[in-house]
Amino acid sequence: MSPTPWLAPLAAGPVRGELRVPGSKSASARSLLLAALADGPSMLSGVLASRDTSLIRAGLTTLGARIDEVDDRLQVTPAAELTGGGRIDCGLAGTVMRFLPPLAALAEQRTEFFGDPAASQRPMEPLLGALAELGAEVSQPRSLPFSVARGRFRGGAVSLDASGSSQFVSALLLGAPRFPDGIAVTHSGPTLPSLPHIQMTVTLLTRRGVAAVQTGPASWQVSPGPIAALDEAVEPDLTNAATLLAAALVTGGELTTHWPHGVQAGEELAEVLAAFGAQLTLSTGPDDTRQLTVSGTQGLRGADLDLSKVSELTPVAAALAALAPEPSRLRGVAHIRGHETDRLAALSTGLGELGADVRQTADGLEFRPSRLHGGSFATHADHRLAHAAALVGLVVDGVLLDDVACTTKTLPDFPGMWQNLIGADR
Ligand SMILES: O=C(O)C1=C[C@@H](OP(=O)(O)O)[C@@H](O)[C@H](O)C1
Ligand SMILES: C=C(OP(=O)(O)O)C(=O)O
Repeated sequence: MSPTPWLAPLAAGPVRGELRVPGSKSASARSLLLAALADGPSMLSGVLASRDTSLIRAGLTTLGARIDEVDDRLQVTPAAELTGGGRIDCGLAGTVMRFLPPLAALAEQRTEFFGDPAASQRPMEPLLGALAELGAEVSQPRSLPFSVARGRFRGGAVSLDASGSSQFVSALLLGAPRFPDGIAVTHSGPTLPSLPHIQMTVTLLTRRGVAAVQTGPASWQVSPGPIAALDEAVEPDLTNAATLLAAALVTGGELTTHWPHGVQAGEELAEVLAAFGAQLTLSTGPDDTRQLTVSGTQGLRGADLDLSKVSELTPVAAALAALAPEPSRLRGVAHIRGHETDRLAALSTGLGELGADVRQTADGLEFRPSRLHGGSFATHADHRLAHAAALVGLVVDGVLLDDVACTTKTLPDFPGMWQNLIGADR
């Protein structure tokens, strides 16, 4: 994918209106994977069409599932036995590089995994080490590229350090109903980020009739057994929704969107916007649908936040902190140094070059009020870095991103959505 420079549009005034966002990246990945392992075909609607979800679709097909587009839905037909035997492109997607290797450990043939250059920097060792300990043949456990074959793999009891990513735990739980011995996994490290994502995994497994339970503060168990075929609707992506809603806060406007009470950390995501000064109104409409309205008319303020449960939103929170007229502290997100890029370093440098007074801490960022100015912003191929720069660019003239194409990772047309949202003409 070639980089596409982009001058972030300046908002002509307060951003107002209603917005719709496509399906959740995380729920789409889980629904596709569980449907591909189920005991019959499933029809999925609302699946996100983006780079990460295209890659997981392709990966599941390599492993033996069949995925057909039927109008605007996807029919997923599982393979009776996973075949594997091909090469899986993980791009820069954590959900692909973590969720698919346990399925490769069930497949008939050895499967190779590769990805973007930056993907080799993302942590893999705890997961690959656990698969090897459970009997799978892993070419090398450190990072992409690697290959996985079944060997003597049956699942079972394992302990791993998931302080680098909750996805290590989710990955083992998602494949586990098909492991002959299921899984009992215990996290043994210092901190465990993104707990709501593990809860999402357990909820979506349970919805398909799997016995998945949390057995302790940091341990989970999934029994072997069938995964029920199920027609499912994927809910809208609330992390991306929160990013777009932040435009109302930055410009003193008001935006409303669908805010389902579902499998995502909706409350925690909304609280981040509230901490920075947004007024939130949740209302229930016809058919019990919930709408969230975010108003920025009271202005931005500084915030002191532990973002460990919603670390995906750190770049957006950092943009708000950089623009706020009071100091801010973002904590609990040391592990995002291993996200698409070292997000703490990239945010500190990138926002610093736009005039922010920002410094890195061991597990976050600290900001003091300063006056921002235009300039170049390096996205490091990271969609959420691009979101952060776009937010700053709403109110700071001349923010030039080196690349906006990276936003296709989780949104099919971020520049178009952004332009529509703010009604700007450049
Ligand atoms: O399971 C998932 O779908 C995700 C879990 C989280 O990963 P980390 O625990 O690595 O933060 C999150 O940040 C990522 O975007 C998606
Ligand atoms: C960390 C993220 O993605 P991934 O699923 O690739 O880990 C993210 O989307 O912010």
